[in-house]
Amino acid sequence: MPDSLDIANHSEYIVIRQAAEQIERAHKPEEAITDILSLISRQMGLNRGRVLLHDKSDSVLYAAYSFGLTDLEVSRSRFADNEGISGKVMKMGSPVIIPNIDLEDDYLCRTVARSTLPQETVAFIATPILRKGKNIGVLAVNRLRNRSRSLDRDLGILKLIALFIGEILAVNELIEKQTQVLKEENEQLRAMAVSQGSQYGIIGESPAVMASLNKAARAANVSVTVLLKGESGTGKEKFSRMLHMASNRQDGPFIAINCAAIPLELLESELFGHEKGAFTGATATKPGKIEMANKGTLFLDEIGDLDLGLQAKLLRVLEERSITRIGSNKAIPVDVRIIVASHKNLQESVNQGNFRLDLFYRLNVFPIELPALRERDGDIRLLARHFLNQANQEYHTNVIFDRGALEFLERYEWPGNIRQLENVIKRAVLLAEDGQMITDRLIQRIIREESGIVFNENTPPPAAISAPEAVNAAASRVGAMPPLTVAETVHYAQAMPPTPPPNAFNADSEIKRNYWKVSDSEKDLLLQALERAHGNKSHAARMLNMTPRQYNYRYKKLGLG
Ligand SMILES: Nc1ncnc2c1ncn2[C@@H]1O[C@H](COP(=O)(O)OP(=O)(O)OP(=O)(O)O)[C@@H](O)[C@H]1O
Repeated sequence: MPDSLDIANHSEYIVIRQAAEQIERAHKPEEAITDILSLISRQMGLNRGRVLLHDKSDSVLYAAYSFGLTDLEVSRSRFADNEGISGKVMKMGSPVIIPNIDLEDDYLCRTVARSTLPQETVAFIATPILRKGKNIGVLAVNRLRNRSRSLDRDLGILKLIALFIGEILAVNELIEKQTQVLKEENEQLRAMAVSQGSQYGIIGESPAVMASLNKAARAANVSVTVLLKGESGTGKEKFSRMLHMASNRQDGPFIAINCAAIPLELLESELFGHEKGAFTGATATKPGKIEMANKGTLFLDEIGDLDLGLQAKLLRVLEERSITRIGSNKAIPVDVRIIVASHKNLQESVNQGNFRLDLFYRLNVFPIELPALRERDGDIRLLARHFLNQANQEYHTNVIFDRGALEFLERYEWPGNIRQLENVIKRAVLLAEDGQMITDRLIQRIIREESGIVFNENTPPPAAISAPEAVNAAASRVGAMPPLTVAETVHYAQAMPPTPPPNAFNADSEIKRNYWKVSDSEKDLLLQALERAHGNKSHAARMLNMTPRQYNYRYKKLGLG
């Protein structure tokens, strides 16, 4: 009868299509699977469907999902492997059709009492739920034996349904795993939030950081001069802002200036200001940064690079609490809290005659050591997740780390400290494969690619300088310029000549011109960022932690525009 066959096919088609649609609801397996079981009952008369899975002990099968069973029936539906038909299907991994349950000794009638079932001949079909060749459960149904469709045909459909259910269970397991990772992340973030520095954006719970935070907390509200010591990228500026924000000067200005970044001839005027006509080009009177920081905090980064003449002038400010603008005789009183930072050992600079002893004493009243990232046990994970969240928000992405990535991040030495970690993670978010997952391979690739320098014959071998030394030396030259990108950090780290040229500020461009060329990966990076920024270069620059000017410079230098 071709007609009835067509109708049968049509209902099968509906069942298969609607069951397949349920895979989309794998995040709600209860609803998805129950709907499928309800569907095969309504459309095909395959009743009392149940999905049996192993319980936690892995030894007992239980009805994890069912349709048309009472609670009591569900609770009775428990089988050891090899027990009853369901147990056998689980054990053997192959389907079973029982055409008449009344004639089958192995059919236990445990779940549904025989008296509850119809008087007519009742059949039972059970098929394994396979996943990657492994048997993870059993799909079982009852039906009346005498129906238009053969039992074999129903088994064929049930096998397909079991595949879908297997898929739903697998996807759900993956979702649960990821949710677990996110839960762990949240827990860590929560712990971080309660930690002391978090209110000022300082992430870290390692004993080393806690020690620095405790010291900073003690210094915050007394206007004592603080000396922050630490390698480049360890958070000296971040701590100085915290000291300001946690003090009663928080409503006053916070002015930061990097003594290594400004050419000597400009630095004096930057710090002390000038009167109109004080020198060529001084077309108007301009207050200096110290004056501008009145009632607030002045942060002098890389103080070790301050020239001896300016050291004397700074000492006077500290002693007399007043400044005199260039071209003026008038002392202007200032009420400024001074925080200084240096990656250099100032004591050594004093011994070498490069730093005034009296100024050193004035500045070294309350030193705080900021640990390098490699000394911050456990903090890398927290920081990495923090930067990942930041980047996800900034780029509107939803990228996560896999376990390997976090493990790699923790093992790596991070010569460029937190800044380098931050840059690597931001790049990783932009480059995440399939836009979702950061793997250890990707992190390694980014770090490796960033160091893809083409050396010329003048370049000293990389081993000649240790990376941290060179990074610090480079950072002291770059100073308050926008943060070094990873590429820059590594370029500098490997390409710095052993003896710094006399004019450090100009030496930067000299070094760039003579010692390194940009690698191809950087081209990709600029282009990828531009694509993500829909052609907006300023936005692309921000993504890469560059200024628009830097971005344009590199863009042109790489022959991209
Ligand atoms: N504990 C921290 N938690 C979160 N972010 C941090 C932390 N420490 C540093 N950072 C971030 O790392 C980057 C580098 O920090 P910062 O500029 O304060 O370092 P620095 O020691 O002043 O570096 P440099 O000496 O090279 O100027 C910044 O983006 C900063 O926000």
